[in-house]
Amino acid sequence: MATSSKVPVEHVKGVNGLEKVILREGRKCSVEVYLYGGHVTSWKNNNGEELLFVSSKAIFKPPKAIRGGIPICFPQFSSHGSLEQHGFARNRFWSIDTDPPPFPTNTTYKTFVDLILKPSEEDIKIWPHSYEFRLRITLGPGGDLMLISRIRNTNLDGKPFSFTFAYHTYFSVSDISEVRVEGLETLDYLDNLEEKERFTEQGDAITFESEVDKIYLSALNKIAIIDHEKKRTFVLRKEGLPDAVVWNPWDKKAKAMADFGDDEYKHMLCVEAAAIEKPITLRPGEEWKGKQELIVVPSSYCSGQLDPQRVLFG
Ligand SMILES: O=P(O)(O)OC[C@H]1O[C@@H](O)[C@H](O)[C@@H](O)[C@@H]1O
Repeated sequence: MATSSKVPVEHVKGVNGLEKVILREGRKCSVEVYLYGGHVTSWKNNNGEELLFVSSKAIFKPPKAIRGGIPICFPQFSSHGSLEQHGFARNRFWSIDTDPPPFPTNTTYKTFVDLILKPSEEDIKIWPHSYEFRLRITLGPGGDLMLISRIRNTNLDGKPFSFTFAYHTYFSVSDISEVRVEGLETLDYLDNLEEKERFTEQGDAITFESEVDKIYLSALNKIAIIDHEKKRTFVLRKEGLPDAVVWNPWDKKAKAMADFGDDEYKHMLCVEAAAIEKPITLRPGEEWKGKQELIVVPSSYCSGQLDPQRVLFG
């Protein structure tokens, strides 16, 4: 079984005594995961540099979701439904899954943690469905971060359920005005700032000079986030997640958020592998799988000589 050769993970207390798990690889690569939200709050490369953004004003206290890292949006993305914004998985306490069902294809990666979320009686009042949500968070030997979600309908009443989903990833960037996103050009998107109206993106890579809140539809499975100043590129690969959200609140919204610093919008960008336009429907006994893999490629690869074809299709 995949878990037999697993590297033991550290269990520690994080902010406000909340339980946290730490995965380590190589010299200084690490990933930190709060059981509150099943929430990745830190991903460091081999130089010990932080790759994810977490606000200095983040409130590590239920029911507020942690501002930054990788919140899990389930069973609803944003306000696309009647539940609370982004659903409730991000502000529930997850458990360590000690005996997860094996994956059909065994991975050789050994540093991972398995979490599980099942509905409480209170949750069933809000969303009347029974499910098992298993989340495996893996840190690869090269420092890549992989999240695999497996959601199973365990309803006993024969009823299917539908949900939308996102890995709400906050990337740490040097300066938002120096950032370019490739892989989303020419796609249709729903603009959350224009009442979800549908538009088509221009042919150029995406750059940032004001608030952005867009859902790109049927995006490629590879998106590059190029940070010119830091001379590094994040590559996001996704499976089972057709859409991609791009969000930066910019100055006015930043000021309106209690758990976000006024100038912090300059140092973050959310790019989120998601399933939004066409909700996922599961019948009892059915399982859905959605994967997001993040790698960071070195400076020489990205400064001006970046070949988008290679990054996106290589
Ligand atoms: O403040 P929240 O609930 O974490 O949401 C932050 C943002 O998350 C993004 O994914 C949404 O597209 C935005 O509309 C939203 O404002």
